[in-house]
Amino acid sequence: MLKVQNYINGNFHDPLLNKWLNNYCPANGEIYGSIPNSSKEDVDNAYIAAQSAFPSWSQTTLEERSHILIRISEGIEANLDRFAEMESKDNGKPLSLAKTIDIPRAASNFRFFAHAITQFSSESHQSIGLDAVNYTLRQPIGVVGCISPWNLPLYLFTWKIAPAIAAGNCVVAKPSEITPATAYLLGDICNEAGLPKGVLNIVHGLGSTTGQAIIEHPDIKAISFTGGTKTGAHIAKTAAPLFKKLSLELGGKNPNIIFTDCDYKDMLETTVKSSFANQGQICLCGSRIFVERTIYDQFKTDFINKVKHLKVGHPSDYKTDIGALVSKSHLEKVLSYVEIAKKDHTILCGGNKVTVEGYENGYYLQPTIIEVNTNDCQLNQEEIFGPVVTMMPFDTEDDVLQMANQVKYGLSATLWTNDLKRTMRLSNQLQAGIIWVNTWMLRDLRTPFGGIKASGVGREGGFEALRFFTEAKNVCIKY
Ligand SMILES: NC(=O)c1ccc[n+]([C@@H]2O[C@H](COP(=O)([O-])OP(=O)(O)OC[C@H]3O[C@@H](n4cnc5c(N)ncnc54)[C@H](O)[C@@H]3O)[C@@H](O)[C@H]2O)c1
Ligand SMILES: O=C/C=C/C=C(\O)C(=O)O
Repeated sequence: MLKVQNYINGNFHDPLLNKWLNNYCPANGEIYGSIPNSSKEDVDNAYIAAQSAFPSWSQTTLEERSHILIRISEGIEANLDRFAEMESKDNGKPLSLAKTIDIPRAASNFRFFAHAITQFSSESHQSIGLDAVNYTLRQPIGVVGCISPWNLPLYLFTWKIAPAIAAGNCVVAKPSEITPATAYLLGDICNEAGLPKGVLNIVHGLGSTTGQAIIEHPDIKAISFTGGTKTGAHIAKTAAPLFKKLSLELGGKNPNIIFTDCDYKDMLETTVKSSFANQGQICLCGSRIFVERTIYDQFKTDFINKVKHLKVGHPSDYKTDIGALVSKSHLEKVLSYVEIAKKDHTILCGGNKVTVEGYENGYYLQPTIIEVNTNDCQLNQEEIFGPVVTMMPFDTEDDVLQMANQVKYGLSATLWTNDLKRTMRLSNQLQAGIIWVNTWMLRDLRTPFGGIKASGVGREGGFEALRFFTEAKNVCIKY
């Protein structure tokens, strides 16, 4: 049994009120560990540790901070197998994915911000004719809160923590209560890397208890949150009267737009990934596929054919393409959309639970393709966040643009075409924070990352993240 503990002031602690949650393994449905359900008192202790560490950490040279972050990155890499096994067990994702994507990216997050902070600079303005010069300081905020979801656990947790501490802040962080294990392992790595006590504090627990205590804490002055749109709205409502700085990365219902003139083979292979990678549980998945009518039937046949060959299986089996969904309740939520499809649409492929031999109580679902005939339907308007995509044909660029934008979300969009002018037109007009053309999930960590509309507020990545985690202070000197 894995007993996860809070990491506060460089030490591991049980929750003060001794309240615990069960940790389930999605691959077999069994309880395999316990997680603190931390209270306000635990969050207060984490805050006190962070606040005490702040004066010294915020004055630590950039070179020293950078060295420590690189050592954390190396520590994650040195323990790649252990981290990957834990991530896969906790989340249900294929071990191969955890090993090649999640954990390497967590290490890259620390390495990237170790370098980025040494290149971060602020502005100065010469006020010509006024005999003055203005320069802008970029000061760390103090103690900040980082709250992350279950789908890419260590990947998204470190995507927040690394820039926060690189910029000189101290952190109170909460990973998802559904996938806490790799965040727990990170504590030891931070100690070994020489991160001073209290710079990073990790409290585990439910959103409604532990998370709520973080967002309500009067002295935690910024919250970086990734998760569902409903939770994001609640956080915004709570944080606004406390005047906290907020970064919200929320849900998506991203269009994948396929034109006849695309590189077909490349498009087909990538579309299988953008539909079903990580069991479709990536906020950037292209869950609404729009195909130009001239190649619709061909695409439908080829796509179904490829998807039928995906292997649903135990996450540790290297032949597995699709692992288990993260939890029983999430599987039930995804299945409720399949029920809607049975009544109102055509299921082209999948739609059933899968029994994996030896792991009969695991949360497995076939990759599912649903044909819809309107973009107005529930399946095209609500985020399903599972291995379920819809597809429908379109006739003109204007039609598809209208459908792509006719949704409350605006996170990403993927475009498959070789027509340059069309690419430019659509990239300008698509309502999304991220546009991929002839690719998907190609990430350069320097680029702004985030959504518009109900997909969030603010941007992560590169200097955007360092700007978020600092306050600009302008100094005007008359000479
Ligand atoms: N835009 C992005 O970059 C991005 C990335 C990954 C996931 N997501 C979204 O996340 C969702 C799936 O993740 P989830 O189910 O874990 O989301 P969630 O909103 O339920 O939970 C996310 C985190 O918020 C915490 N939380 C819940 N209630 C809280 C509260 N009242 N106060 C403070 N914290 C609270 C949870 O404990 C968890 O740590 C999907 O909607 C997905 O699209 C978005
Ligand atoms: O599920 C959401 C995926 C988010 C990805 C990133 O934040 C990233 O790649 O930086």
